Amino acid sequence: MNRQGQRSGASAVHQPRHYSENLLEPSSNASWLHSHSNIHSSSSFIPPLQDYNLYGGGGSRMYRNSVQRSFSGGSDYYYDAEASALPKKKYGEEVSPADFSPGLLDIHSFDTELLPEMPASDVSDATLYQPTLGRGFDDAEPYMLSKQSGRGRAPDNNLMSNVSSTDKEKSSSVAKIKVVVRKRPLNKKEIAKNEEDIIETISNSLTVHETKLKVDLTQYVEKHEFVFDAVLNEEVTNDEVYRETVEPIVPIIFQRTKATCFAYGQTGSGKTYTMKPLPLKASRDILRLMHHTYKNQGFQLFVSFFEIYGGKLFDLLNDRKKLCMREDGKQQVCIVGLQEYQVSDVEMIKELIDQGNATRSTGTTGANEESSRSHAILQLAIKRSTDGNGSKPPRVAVIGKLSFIDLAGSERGADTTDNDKQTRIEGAEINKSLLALKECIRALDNDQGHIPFRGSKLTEVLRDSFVGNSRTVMISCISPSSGSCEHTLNTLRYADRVKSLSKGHNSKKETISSINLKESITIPVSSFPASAYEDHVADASLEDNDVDEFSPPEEYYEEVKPSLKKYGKIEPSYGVTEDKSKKQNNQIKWKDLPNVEPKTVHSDDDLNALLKEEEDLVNAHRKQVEETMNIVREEMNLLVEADQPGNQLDDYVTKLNAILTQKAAGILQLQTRLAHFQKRLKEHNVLVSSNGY
Ligand SMILES: Nc1ncnc2c1ncn2[C@@H]1O[C@H](COP(=O)(O)OP(=O)(O)OP(=O)(O)O)[C@@H](O)[C@H]1O
Repeated sequence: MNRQGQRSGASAVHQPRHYSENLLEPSSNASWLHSHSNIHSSSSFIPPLQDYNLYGGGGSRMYRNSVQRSFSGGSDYYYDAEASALPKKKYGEEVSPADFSPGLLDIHSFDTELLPEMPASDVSDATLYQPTLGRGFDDAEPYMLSKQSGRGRAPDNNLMSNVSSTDKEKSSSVAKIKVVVRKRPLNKKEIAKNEEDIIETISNSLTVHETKLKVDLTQYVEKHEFVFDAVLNEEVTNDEVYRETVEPIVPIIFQRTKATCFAYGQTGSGKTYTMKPLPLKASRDILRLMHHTYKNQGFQLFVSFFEIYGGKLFDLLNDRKKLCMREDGKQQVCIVGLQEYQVSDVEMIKELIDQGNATRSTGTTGANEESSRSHAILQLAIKRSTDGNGSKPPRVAVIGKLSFIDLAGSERGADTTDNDKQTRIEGAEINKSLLALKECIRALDNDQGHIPFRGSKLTEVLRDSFVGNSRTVMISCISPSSGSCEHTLNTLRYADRVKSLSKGHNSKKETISSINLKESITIPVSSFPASAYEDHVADASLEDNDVDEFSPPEEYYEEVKPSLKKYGKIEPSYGVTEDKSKKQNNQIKWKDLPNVEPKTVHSDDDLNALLKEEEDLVNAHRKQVEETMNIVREEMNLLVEADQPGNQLDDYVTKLNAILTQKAAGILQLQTRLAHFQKRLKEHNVLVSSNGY
């Protein structure tokens, strides 16, 4: 049953599910640009005709010329004597040293002499549309990128024609941190395993319907609700993902901004699928800006692509050559030996990205298994050159940078208990880097002076993305299937914490509620009608008062699970509040239990029944203890993962104590029951002996 479709029918984005060919194909980790479905007409190296029109006559010629240019075309001017050795001829005969960077990428080389400082907020209004501080733009025609308007927006060819002051205002307010969640469709395997779609999306919120078992083995559903800047469901295309995430930040990287877009999520959740089209689409827009708005301004685009695997750096555009990271005297990070390619058209970028992806997969045995253990980082750097004069040599300075990170599978961080030593080390490294990344984002959003970039290799190499004027877009990729529920919740909690790190963002709400379902474990939740997941069902389910007199009250069995909340607030979750009165009724019943007169016992059958009850009781007792231990373990993992400072720790421990206390109370109740049974047993024995058996 397509629960998703039914639940979300009201929303425009919730169409009946369909599965892309791509998803149904087994090849999961093809190179980023392999699938033509990911390269929409707008991302093709030949821009659509209407795009030419948008530039006007002169603009279109200009753009056509640039597209036709080869690697060396127009790059002589940027020749750098220190250029590194030529890459292989695979990029064509036109390859020349002039197109490559020195091989030592100074990712901090911002030259303040080149451009006057411009606040990011002025980007659209003051700089993209008008001449800036005497640097008149040749084109009067503005370049307007669509804003963060989300799904169902106008096609690309409308983007630049609908410039309005409102658009400009919106474009100028690009959030410092944007957290977006993307849900992929169920895949073939999951469908074959009858796994359910447990993610419900409505607008920018989503709900995870987690099926859980009570101690008495009945199932109930716990709902976890999250709110993000945007939630993209399985119907959303890669084009729309681009528009929602990266497109708004492209113009501001011309304004001394470093932007980072990363995908986070478990293996197979769609990180690569989501990330692979983005650099190409962004390059296309960057080149448009360079050839139109910033025509003749001396801007150049450079591409580099490397991966971090087991804490080591490898150049994906240079046969996976091992790279070295160095800090210079000014504490600026340099990646020694990293090849950086100057590009002037989309086709070149496509080739480079293809090559990098191919190197990434073949260099790591080609298995998805391996790629999910590395972070792949593709950087687009915008540089600008100045003419030298008598005293000063010509210089090329980095103006802005856009980094795309396809992170290692988040669950890999948990591989720290694996038997294989290498796996354990990798897991620890991944864990460290994911935590460090979150910490850096937090620090930069709070404008903290100290950014803990040294926390991991990943954050060290991204150091320049965490200083100065920066933007971060996080795309959390999730699988919809019930089998991935735990990983999905972990991903969403990570994303939630990143979001809650934002000052003034109080949108975070992971609310948890439980819907008690009366059906026993033998009836799968999947067989319930969709309405079974609606809140009102909880009431209905509790109408039934036909509860065994020895059944503990509902509340007693209700799982209490704390969740780490922002600002140290941890709220245990109980059942739906409106059920309380009914639970109390049950509780009264339970409290009355010891007064229940024992039935007269006359046979061994009765004795056996009593013993069976006792055995069940002991089992329930044991389960309670196991459950408690699981909660403690799970929450300790969360704590480690959250790596929150001490202010949260106390609160957390208090909450944990409360849970343990409650569990202890439950155990006490069980002991009371046990005593009751023992009393009955004794009476039985007395009865038996007095009857002379
Ligand atoms: N939104 C989507 N629509 C259709 N297919 C998707 C979507 N997201 C992912 N897929 C498919 O799911 C499979 C796994 O995706 P992908 O390789 O991107 O996962 P991943 O998170 O990068 O995994 P890993 O961490 O192992 O590299 C691929 O076959 C991909 O085509």
